Amino acid sequence: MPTNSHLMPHLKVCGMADADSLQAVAALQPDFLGFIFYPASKRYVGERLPAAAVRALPAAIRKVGVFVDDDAATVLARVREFDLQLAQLHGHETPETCAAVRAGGVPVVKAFAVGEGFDFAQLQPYVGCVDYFLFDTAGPQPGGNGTAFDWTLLQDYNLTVPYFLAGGIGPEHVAALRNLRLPGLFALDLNSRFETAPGTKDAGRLEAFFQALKA
Ligand SMILES: O=C(O)c1ccccc1N[C@@H]1O[C@H](COP(=O)(O)O)[C@@H](O)[C@H]1O
Repeated sequence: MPTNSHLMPHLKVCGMADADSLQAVAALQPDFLGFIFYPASKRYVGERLPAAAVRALPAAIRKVGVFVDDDAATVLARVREFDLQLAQLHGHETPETCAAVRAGGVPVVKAFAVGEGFDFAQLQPYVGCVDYFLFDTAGPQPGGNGTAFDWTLLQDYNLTVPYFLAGGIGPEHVAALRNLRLPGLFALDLNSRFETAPGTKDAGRLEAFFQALKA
């Protein structure tokens, strides 16, 4: 069982789709920035964000592409175009698809939608095919639903794969997150609760959150 659950988790800001707020958020030096390549998302990178703006980000910030049910070739093409360091697979991708992306040289974050009765046994076939899990809240959309799940469901997590905690994390969660001790927790994933509009992040709110977490 992972033992470093007392350390400050890494921070990922996801759903960047606006050039101005991208620069402001990058200045906060999060560990990861996420870009959504799912055309049905309100945060779809699409024409909003040129690849050059993403490629020009500081190397210390790892860039994550978020995909929903794309094949490995499509994912890898975007990875090359945008110079992404990780692929977050946020749909119903199989272990084989995850392994194919990984075989292309890209670490994989495999997302799962957590609801009541979540069956942790479904994670087992992915062990060895992914680098991280990501636990998001089940909802009507594949991601970005803006609601949190019951994090105590992760108290008995006992796999060796570290994970991102996602789903509706917002400013009101600072106290709970500061006291959170979850085995395997690697990073916090912030998205729709820190926006002024879909894809446009509120750098001020993020900065206050980062400072409060680290205080
Ligand atoms: O944000 C989206 O629109 C989105 C669409 C499709 C797949 C993933 C998406 N976002 C991911 O959803 C989680 C949780 O976001 P929220 O905090 O509930 O808004 C996060 O990992 C995003 O990467």
